[in-house]
Amino acid sequence: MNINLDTYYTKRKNVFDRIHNSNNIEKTAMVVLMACLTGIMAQIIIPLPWSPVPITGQTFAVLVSGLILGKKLGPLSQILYFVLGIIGINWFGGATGGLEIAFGSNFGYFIGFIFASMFIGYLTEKYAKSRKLRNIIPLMVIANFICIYVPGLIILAIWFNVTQGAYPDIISLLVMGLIPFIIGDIVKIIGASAISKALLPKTVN
Ligand SMILES: O=C(O)CCCC[C@@H]1SC[C@@H]2NC(=O)N[C@@H]21
Repeated sequence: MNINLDTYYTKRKNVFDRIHNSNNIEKTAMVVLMACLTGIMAQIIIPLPWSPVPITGQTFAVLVSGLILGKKLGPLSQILYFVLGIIGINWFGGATGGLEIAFGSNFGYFIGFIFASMFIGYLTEKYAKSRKLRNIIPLMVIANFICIYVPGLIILAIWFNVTQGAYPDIISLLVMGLIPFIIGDIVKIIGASAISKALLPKTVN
């Protein structure tokens, strides 16, 4: 089969431009779909007996939301995901939802989802070269391990203090909130980076 690369690059660019020049109804639909994708990925879950934070597929959708929807709609999809989870859709990790879960141990990760999507969205929208595999991987690593984990770990430590009466030591905190997730997060980063490599144009014109 003869694959015409030029046609592929042109189509890819057209789809990208179409997404970024969509009307309000299309934008709303894409934001809702991305919130749904995050909710679906949250059901891929491995609970950890020693931690309130499960391994989930969510971060893949979070990173992809920034890539595909950009710096405004990407984070908006994560805000929508969070708000709809509070008011009645049980689509947080393991089919949970409601105020208590949203503002519980994992609240900081939800905040981090918004930051991570904004970070990836801002850079990939502004700098076409950032979408190349060699650039997007380190950016995804920063989005994942800084944007998500800084608020995630801070709130987890505060939650621990409120529920257990003392702050956890740093090792316990990392064992609860970071270390078990590293391998899975790297797999999701590679998956999201592959989406950037395959689907996003690498030039402005
Ligand atoms: O309760 C929720 O829905 C949020 C769960 C947050 C899970 C965090 S996100 C970063 C890290 N990677 C994972 O696979 N799980 C944790």
